[in-house]
Amino acid sequence: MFDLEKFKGIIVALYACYDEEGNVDALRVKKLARHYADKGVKGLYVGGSSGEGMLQTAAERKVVLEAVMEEVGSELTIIAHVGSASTRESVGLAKHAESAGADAISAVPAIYYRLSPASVERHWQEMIDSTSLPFIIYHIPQTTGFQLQADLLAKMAAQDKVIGVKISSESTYELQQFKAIGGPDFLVLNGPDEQYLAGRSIGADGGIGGTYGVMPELFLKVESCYREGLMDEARKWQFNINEIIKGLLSFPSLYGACKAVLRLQGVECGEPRLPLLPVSDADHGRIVLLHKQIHEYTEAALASVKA
Ligand SMILES: CC(=O)N[C@@H]([C@@H](O)[C@H](O)[C@H](O)CO)[C@@H](O)CC(=O)C(=O)O
Repeated sequence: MFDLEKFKGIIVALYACYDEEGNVDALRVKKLARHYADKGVKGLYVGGSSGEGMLQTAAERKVVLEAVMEEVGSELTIIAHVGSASTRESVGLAKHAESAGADAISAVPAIYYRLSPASVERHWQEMIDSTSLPFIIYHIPQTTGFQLQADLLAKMAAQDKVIGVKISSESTYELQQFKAIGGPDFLVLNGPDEQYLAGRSIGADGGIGGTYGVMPELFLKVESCYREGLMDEARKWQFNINEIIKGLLSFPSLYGACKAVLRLQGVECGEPRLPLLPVSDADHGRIVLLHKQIHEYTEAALASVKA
């Protein structure tokens, strides 16, 4: 029913872009989206965790998606994360995503209230029924508190429109089990970037990640090595990636650190929205070092393609 191939590969979870006053900046969104299109990634995941969708109003989220669609909608696979605290708002965002031309919608379980599986099912179902787009479940229990169980996943996966799950929990066993439940025609997309290769090796069809955004070439390199069966080589690049991620995670906010690195790479996204913290002046030197390290690994990855 749907072309699943276009969801397989490296999909960057797009960072939020703000101006100096902290307002959503559509021009910066476009420049960031263009930056990734030019790097050759498969697609963008818009308005998720890295996209700070939960910190933005519905109107702002629509502006972001429209900017992305305008700039790269005809070149990349665009997945719109439409989850929010209420089903009503999520359905409104889902309908907007369809009218904007997104390739798929995706959503976390509703946040804040501790919800029963029946409630989460209804929440997702309302979104699924509101458009003709395919739907990708976003499983991220460490932030939502909702642990997706096998029976609900099986029920959801049985629907044609539910094409996959983005799994950000850190268990590759769970990833493999989800794939087994969904079957070969059900996408499982790796969430923990530190485990991209492990996820691929155990059944993931690709990945959606936030840290891809500061080093897309390295993830593209792991992916191409994996596809060519060069596992030692793939592992080497994944280990380099993990050194960078360890550095990024040592800052008070991962997204603040990623945006500070991107700034040094020549792409301005502004600061993350509070309560997510920007990088302090005292920490700037560590960002410079990380940027240098990413640059060196990226140059090496690009050189090894040419060699
Ligand atoms: C918990 C979390 O934020 N996970 C991230 C990863 O990209 C994560 O930042 C990375 O693996 C570093 O830990 C993604 O799975 C989330 C994501 O893709 C998103 O921005 O929606």
